[in-house]
Amino acid sequence: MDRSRSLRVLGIEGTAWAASAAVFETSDPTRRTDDERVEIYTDAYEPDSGGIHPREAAEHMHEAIPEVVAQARETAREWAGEYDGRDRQPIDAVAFSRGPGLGPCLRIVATAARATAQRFDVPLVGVNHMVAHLEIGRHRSGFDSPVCLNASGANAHVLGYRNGRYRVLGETMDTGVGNAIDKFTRHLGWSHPGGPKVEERAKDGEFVDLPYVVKGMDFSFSGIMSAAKQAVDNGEAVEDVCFGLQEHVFAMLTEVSERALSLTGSGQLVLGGGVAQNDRLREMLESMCEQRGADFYAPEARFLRDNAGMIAVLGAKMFEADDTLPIEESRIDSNFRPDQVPVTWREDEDWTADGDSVRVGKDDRADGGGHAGDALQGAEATVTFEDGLVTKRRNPRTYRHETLDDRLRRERTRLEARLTSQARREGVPTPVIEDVDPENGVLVYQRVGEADLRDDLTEARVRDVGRHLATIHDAGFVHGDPTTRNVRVGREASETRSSKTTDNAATAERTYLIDFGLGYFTDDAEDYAMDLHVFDQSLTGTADDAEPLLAAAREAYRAESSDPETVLERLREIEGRGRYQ
Ligand SMILES: C[C@@H](O)[C@H](NC(=O)OP(=O)(O)OC[C@H]1O[C@@H](n2cnc3c(N)ncnc32)[C@H](O)[C@@H]1O)C(=O)O
Ligand SMILES: Nc1ncnc2c1ncn2[C@@H]1O[C@H](COP(=O)(O)OP(=O)(O)OP(=O)(O)O)[C@@H](O)[C@H]1O
Ligand SMILES: [Fe+2]
Repeated sequence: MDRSRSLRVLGIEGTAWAASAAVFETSDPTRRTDDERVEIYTDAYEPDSGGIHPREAAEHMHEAIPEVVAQARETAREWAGEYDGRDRQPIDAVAFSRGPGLGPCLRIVATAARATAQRFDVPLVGVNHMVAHLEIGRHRSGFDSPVCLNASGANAHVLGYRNGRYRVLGETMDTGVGNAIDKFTRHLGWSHPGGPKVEERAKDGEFVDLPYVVKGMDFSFSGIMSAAKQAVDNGEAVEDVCFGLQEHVFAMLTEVSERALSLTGSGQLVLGGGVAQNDRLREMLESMCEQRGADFYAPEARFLRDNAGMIAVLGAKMFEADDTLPIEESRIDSNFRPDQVPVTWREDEDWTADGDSVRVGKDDRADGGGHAGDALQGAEATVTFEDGLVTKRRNPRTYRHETLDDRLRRERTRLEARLTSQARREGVPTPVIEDVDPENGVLVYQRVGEADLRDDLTEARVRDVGRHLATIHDAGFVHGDPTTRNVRVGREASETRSSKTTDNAATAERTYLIDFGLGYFTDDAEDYAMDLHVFDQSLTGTADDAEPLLAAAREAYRAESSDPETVLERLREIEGRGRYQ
């Protein structure tokens, strides 16, 4: 390369366990080039017992950061020396992890970064660690607008880019995925980190049933982890529990990634985070992407676990976009969320605005005529339309263990039929069920509405949804996945063909709830609040100005529900949960 025009960024990482520094050199930070190079120096903190102790981790950073930074500086100087006659500094900027992470560790990293920047008199770049986990995959793959699954120790979330931000499409409702697995292994008395040990033991294991918890695109691990500990305590073979654990946890992550691909219409998935080093997780994601014709990319292991390489690479992009930090504004942020970061380094390549179910049938509009052969591929099912009826088939998912897949398809089909009818009895418009075949995962019901709510979003309709959710919650169950694609809107004309509804004129406007497959009976306010949270997230993801819609949903829920305060209080709590303590 023409080294006189190259850019070199020194990156520093130290959010929890990895004291790491790196140099990234490139002739064009906006894309992956053939001649770019990244050198990473990492000194890992390994707790003697238990999990990561914040104080010990900080002591480790204190000792190790200066050493790894010195190594990276040395490499930068060497690389700079390869270009004869060069009379500028060996580095152009210093990038550091500003958060999220452990406060005492972050402070040590920030101090080292400020000192290095001052020493070379170059700008400082403050990088969000989670965004770095995903940008490294985007950078190395060359994908333009992928969905990103971050599977790390303290986090687990699915992100998509829209309007200058990474949106959190789905995330864990309790701990990060790595931490969940590590807690299970602590229960067994194994040393930290547990993830690789579970992967190893699972190789000799057989399937055991555990809870599987997906709510829209969110998910939680606490139930499955207690069940796994319990199973071991009850004498189940450890390798079987390890195997079952991986099959459930990774299938959950794969399922929500698939939902996110379906929602955004993106055909690209990138993976990041330490847990992404797991072969089984990558295999499942690859298999899911192959089944739906999407591209999948996971960077090499050194860029997956915490490392300063990813910090330097994103740092270079931010530097190029003039997104630098004055020293006096370079405070750390231990709860720094990825969606707080203004994305300054990307062209506006939103996900295809009407990311849609993939049409697999004839070219006729599914919402129009309803001719034979018309079909839609949703997130988990294929839906075909004929004579005013809809046939929904939950086809086997190759990435999931067969036993788990059979169980989920059977349970969801049965529940969808049951709750769709129950909601209707409570006065919520839903399709009339004509036929159910749980063994084959097939449902036949009436076709309703003229469009998905997503494609015809109005405040009045959003209010209807708020009211409908209050009604079913009062009746003791949740929808489980109330997104703007699982609401059908429009006149009820299309339903009159197969049912004899007499209320209202045949042209009345209706807002129907469909797709109750993730619903269940519950009297826990947390579950009701999660329904509202899923709907809120879907509004935020669909609408450019979501605020008035969120307020409308909330207001309608409040007016209709018998106990709105408890539920809305819970919702505020869910929204405020910090996940990076
Ligand atoms: C905020 C930051 O400090 C934090 N970093 C972090 O969690 O380190 P990371 O390197 O991304 O992930 C470590 C986790 O990755 C898990 N892990 C490592 N190898 C694994 C494997 N083969 N299978 C499953 N889990 C694995 C470990 O058990 C541990 O929980 C994060 O990114 O959330
Ligand atoms: N009863 C119905 N009447 C009219 N259209 C329907 C009906 N049921 C489903 N559809 C259409 O098919 C699409 C996919 O259906 P559904 O949501 O049940 O399947 P899915 O695979 O679970 O999809 P997703 O997870 O993306 O919501 C809906 O978004 C809707 O456009
Ligand atoms: Fe990380």
